[in-house]
Amino acid sequence: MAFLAKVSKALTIAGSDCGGGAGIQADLKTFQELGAYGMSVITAVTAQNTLGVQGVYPMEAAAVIRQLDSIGEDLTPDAIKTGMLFSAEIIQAVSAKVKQYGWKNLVIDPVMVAKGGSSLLQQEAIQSLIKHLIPLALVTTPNIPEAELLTRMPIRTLHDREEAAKRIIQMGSQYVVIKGGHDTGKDGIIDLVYDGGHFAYMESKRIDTQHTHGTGCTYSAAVTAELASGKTVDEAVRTAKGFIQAAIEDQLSIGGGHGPTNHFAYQRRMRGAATGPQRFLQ
Ligand SMILES: Nc1ncnc2c1ncn2[C@@H]1O[C@H](COP(=O)(O)OP(=O)(O)O)[C@@H](O)[C@H]1O
Ligand SMILES: Cc1ncc(COP(=O)(O)OP(=O)(O)O)c(N)n1
Repeated sequence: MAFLAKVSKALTIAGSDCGGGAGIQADLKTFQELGAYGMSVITAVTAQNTLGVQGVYPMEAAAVIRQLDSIGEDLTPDAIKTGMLFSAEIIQAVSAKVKQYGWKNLVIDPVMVAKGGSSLLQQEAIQSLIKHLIPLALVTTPNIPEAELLTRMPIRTLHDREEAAKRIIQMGSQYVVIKGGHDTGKDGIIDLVYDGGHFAYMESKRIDTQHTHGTGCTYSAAVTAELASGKTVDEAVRTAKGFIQAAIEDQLSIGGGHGPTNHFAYQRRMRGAATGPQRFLQ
């Protein structure tokens, strides 16, 4: 009899980035690298590359709901992440299906604006995110501008960030990670982790590069893959930090603008750096 291998399953509910650096594509690459079987529900198709976003084409809510049901009727994700959700209608559909199927380990990356400035979430949908989705979250992972919009407070100091983290916990998320990539005033980067009880600070050196397209997607996908395999939130956020650090450090030469991160890097380092796809490019 054939041996059937058990594998952890991770689902991403997000937008497609045809250039492969962010969105669904970044998430699936990250799931694969961290050993999780990846599944996807597509909320929007974007036309984008390393130069910017050229087009945003949201899916009808009915198409998102049908995809969620196809997953729910047959496949049970061990962890789920949301990325670009675009509209209040899609957010409410996702919230209803997460509840209907009893999905656990929900990671919310509250994607709002791409680094080039293109809007990936309608302004009026922010309230919907707060009301319908964040209360279901195990972990919410805003960057600093997203945390400001969620909490309606300016974040300049670490103390401000702690206050914003408290407000996001009050919205119902069990953990929050406020990522520090946008805090450009410092040599180091601090990601703040809060569980409603105590603050933890994950520090790393800031890498001087413009190739950071998709960092937030990749980071939250790594957290999701780790949760899917049974890791605690503390373990998952630490592995994700290592994953994104390696992915930013080992830069790839792709495109003429803000290039993607290197999804191969973490496992390539684990294997001793002697093998892996980059070998063929040197
Ligand atoms: N230049 C950088 N050097 C090192 N780490 C970075 C850099 N930029 C972002 N990161 C890390 O990447 C992750 C995503 O960060 P951030 O840029 O804040 O979010 P987003 O990509 O959602 O805007 C965080 O863990 C952050 O610390
Ligand atoms: C389809 C899609 N989803 C999300 C983003 C934003 O990704 P992020 O990781 O925040 O990185 P930047 O694009 O802002 O560099 C996206 N661009 N496209």
